[in-house]
Amino acid sequence: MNQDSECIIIFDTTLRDGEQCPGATLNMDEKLAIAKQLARLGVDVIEAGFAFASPGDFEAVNIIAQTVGTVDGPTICSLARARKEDIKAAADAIAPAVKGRIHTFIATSDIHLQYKLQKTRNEVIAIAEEMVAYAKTFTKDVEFSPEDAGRSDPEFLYQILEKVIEAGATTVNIPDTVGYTTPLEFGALIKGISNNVPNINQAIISVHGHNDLGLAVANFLEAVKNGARQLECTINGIGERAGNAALEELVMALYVRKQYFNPFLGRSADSEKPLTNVDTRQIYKTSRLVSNLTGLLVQPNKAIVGTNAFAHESGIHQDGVLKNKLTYEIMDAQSIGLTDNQIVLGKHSGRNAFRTRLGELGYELKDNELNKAFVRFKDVADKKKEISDWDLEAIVNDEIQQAPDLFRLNLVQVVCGCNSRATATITIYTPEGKELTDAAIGTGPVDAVYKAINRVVNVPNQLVEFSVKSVTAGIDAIGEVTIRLRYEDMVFSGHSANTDIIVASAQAYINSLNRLYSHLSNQRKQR
Ligand SMILES: CC(=O)SCCNC(=O)CCNC(=O)[C@H](O)C(C)(C)COP(=O)(O)OP(=O)(O)OC[C@H]1O[C@@H](n2cnc3c(N)ncnc32)[C@H](O)[C@@H]1OP(=O)(O)O
Ligand SMILES: CC(C)C(=O)C(=O)O
Repeated sequence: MNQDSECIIIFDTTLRDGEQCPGATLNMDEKLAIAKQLARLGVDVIEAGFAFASPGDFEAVNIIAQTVGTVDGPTICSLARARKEDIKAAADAIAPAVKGRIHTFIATSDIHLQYKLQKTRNEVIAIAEEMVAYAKTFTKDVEFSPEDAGRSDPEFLYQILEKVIEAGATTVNIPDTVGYTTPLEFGALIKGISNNVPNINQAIISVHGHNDLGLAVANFLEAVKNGARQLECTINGIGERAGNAALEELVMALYVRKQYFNPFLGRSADSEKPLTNVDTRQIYKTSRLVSNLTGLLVQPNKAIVGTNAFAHESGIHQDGVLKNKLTYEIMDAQSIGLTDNQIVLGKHSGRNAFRTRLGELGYELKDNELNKAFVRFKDVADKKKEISDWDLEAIVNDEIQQAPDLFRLNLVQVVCGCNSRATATITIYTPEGKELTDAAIGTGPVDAVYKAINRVVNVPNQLVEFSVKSVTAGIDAIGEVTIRLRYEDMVFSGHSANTDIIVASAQAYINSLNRLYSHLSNQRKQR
């Protein structure tokens, strides 16, 4: 075999098979950005496109070959049917790459021969041999795929593979084109090829597979155990129909279960040598780039790169992870380039996670305070899917650190609507017990109320967040207003709930101003 037989070659086909996914069309700049990131990720081969398919595809393969196919860069490959015009286009497109590969294919299953190609087995063998030899006139690196190998007669596969290797194919790729095989069948197919193709040691066995039954990655791992040394895959598993085997899943399976796979690659089980050249810390970034540029969203529960892949929401798991990550994590979030795992606070969370997050936000609560706040937290979590840090601050402030009652709202009244200027009148009792009334106009009723309050309270501040949401359902829902004010480098929050959102807005603002006012009074006393 002409490679380090103890290492797995990662062949990325995001830009070819991945782009065959409906709706995933990428422009030239986007393809180049992905190719550069794939090079940073450390894939060995980039299948940059199908040069004959269109002038745009030709140009993309060609520019990627020029830009990314450098001495230290990956091999740049173009797909080509077993036709001279396709192979010539592929050869021209990859020519600028230091390492260029032509990947030619022709189907071998009876159903494809009969209906699609309308050719006999002997005719297909002859075409394959001739086209591999033709490709070989352009580059020494030629890959051949018997399309739909998963449904092909293995005896026919042995024959055609022997012939194409004789003609110069350096990689023979076995595609489960329609995602039909099961892991043990696919493993047996690879083993059969290893044992029955006489000159197989002159080529690398590769696999390519689709996810029609969700088995592509499992099939590939079985293939590795039986002699496959190149895996064709895509970022986020995108590709034709249900997609291809996902690169991130394969690479991380080989990374996390290295000791399990080592012996199948002829290594001792405890060998520390990586099984692939991929820099796993680039995986998350690459996944985001591909998702953003193709517009294909990654499902939240997707292995490795889904937003929930390193998130824990339930109390028992959170408690375990906070005590030792290994209780519920088989890999570190940092190993794929995330900063850390995520403890998501929601209705299934427990006290340990709640206390820990509050601690991170700077709140040290006594046990009785924590219990009180925890009851309120569960109550809010029943109504909201996820609890943010600001919710937590509001809960603690409301339950534990009651806003000092300095300014008190007595009256708020607004006039607003179409063709009128929003006007607010407010009456407030000052900390000294004086009753003050003032009015202001604003861009809307809340703005007018806040301006009127500012005229009375006169504490400079910057409003950094105003949010209103309904806690209960229906037209008479309770509106919950949360605001945050900045004064110098400090933030003061205020929270209030009322069926009248203007009243809730005014009260939330007064609550936050009271916190700020109290802070300023304390500062004055300390001087
Ligand atoms: C399993 C895979 O993913 S294979 C890759 C699939 N990707 C693509 O098809 C994307 C790019 N394809 C294209 O742009 C176009 O299909 C082209 C430019 C390649 C060909 O377009 P057209 O000339 O209009 O042919 P069309 O797509 O309608 O039909 C395919 C032809 O190729 C033949 N063909 C299919 N596979 C092969 C092959 N591997 N080798 C030789 N001929 C083949 C078919 O029998 C058919 O021939 P026919 O026209 O004589 O009946
Ligand atoms: C061209 C081959 C490798 C392919 O994409 C498939 O069979 O799915």
